[in-house]
Amino acid sequence: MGSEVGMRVLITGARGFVGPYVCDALRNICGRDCVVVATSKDGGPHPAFGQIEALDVTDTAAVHDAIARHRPTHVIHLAAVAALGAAQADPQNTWRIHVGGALNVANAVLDKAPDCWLVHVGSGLVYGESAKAGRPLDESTLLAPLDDYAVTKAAADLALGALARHGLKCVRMRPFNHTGPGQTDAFAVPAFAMQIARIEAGLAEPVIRVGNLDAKRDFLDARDVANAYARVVSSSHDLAPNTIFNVASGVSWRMGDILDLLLAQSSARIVTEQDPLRLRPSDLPCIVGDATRARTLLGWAPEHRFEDTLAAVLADCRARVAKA
Ligand SMILES: Nc1nc2c(ncn2[C@@H]2O[C@H](COP(=O)(O)OP(=O)(O)O[C@H]3O[C@H](CO)[C@@H](O)[C@H](O)[C@@H]3O)[C@@H](O)[C@H]2O)c(=O)[nH]1
Repeated sequence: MGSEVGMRVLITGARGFVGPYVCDALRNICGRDCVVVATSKDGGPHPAFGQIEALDVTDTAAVHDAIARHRPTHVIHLAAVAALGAAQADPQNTWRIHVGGALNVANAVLDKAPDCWLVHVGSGLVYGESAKAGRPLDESTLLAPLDDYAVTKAAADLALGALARHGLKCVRMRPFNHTGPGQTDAFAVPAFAMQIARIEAGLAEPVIRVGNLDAKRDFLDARDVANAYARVVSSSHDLAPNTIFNVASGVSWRMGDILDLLLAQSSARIVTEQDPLRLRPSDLPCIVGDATRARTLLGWAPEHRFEDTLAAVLADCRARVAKA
């Protein structure tokens, strides 16, 4: 895939789970000439990036200043409240970060670096209730988000779509579920794996507490999701501004089957127990994405077997428990 010369990619929210995967994907896909400017709310040293610059996306002046100073060719906007529970716990903060943050970045780009591409990382959850129709969700599916997380992600996505009509060169990504080593146990896969690791280490009774195991979700390895973002950066010159891309496998995994695959990798005898606190008021029964557009326009396809990803998450959780 041909890449643009002299790319400078500014990443917001780089300290989050996906940040280091995006860094690797940019190096692999866009080449060593691609300069990465990693930013996150608190900044500081980081194993993947060396140093991260402090940038709070809700601080309008700071965002304008960062875009003016770095004059990026691309921004990958990862900064978000990633876990649904945290988003739900403080909706006002979630609106401020998801919508206020995205608008700050978009307006700064329009003002200070109008040729810069803004890659917005939204969510496959923006389709919400439309998933009940039972068909794979493509980019033309009606947005019908159900909770504060998904509503604010949809609002930001739509706001940037409107700004594209005023010249913003944005690409709106809608990733479905993804996991990998480094994800916190606020998410289902590491929540299961971390409990197994703690039980194996004798740190917890042999009972694993879970939420809705009947939910079916479209899962990818975080590396495959990061590859899609990097491919957007490397091929932006061929893309129409305001293109929307789902990032999905097209395969839906029952959460209970994911748990069984993890448990099969452990010799510990573990009992499963439902924890009412882990159940959600609105949990869609089945979500499957259609990423035909990303496959066609970006030449993207998932490269990692999900079973291998699960094994890697469990190994990571075991290592984290051993280190603690
Ligand atoms: N977190 C969690 N979820 C559980 C558990 N047990 C079952 N689940 C179910 O497992 C499914 C996946 O939950 P999460 O891993 O927490 O992910 P998510 O809420 O679906 O959101 C993820 O995917 C979105 C895109 O589809 C992302 O936008 C979002 O940031 C996140 O990565 C949900 O149906 C949830 O109810 C548990 O113990 N913990």
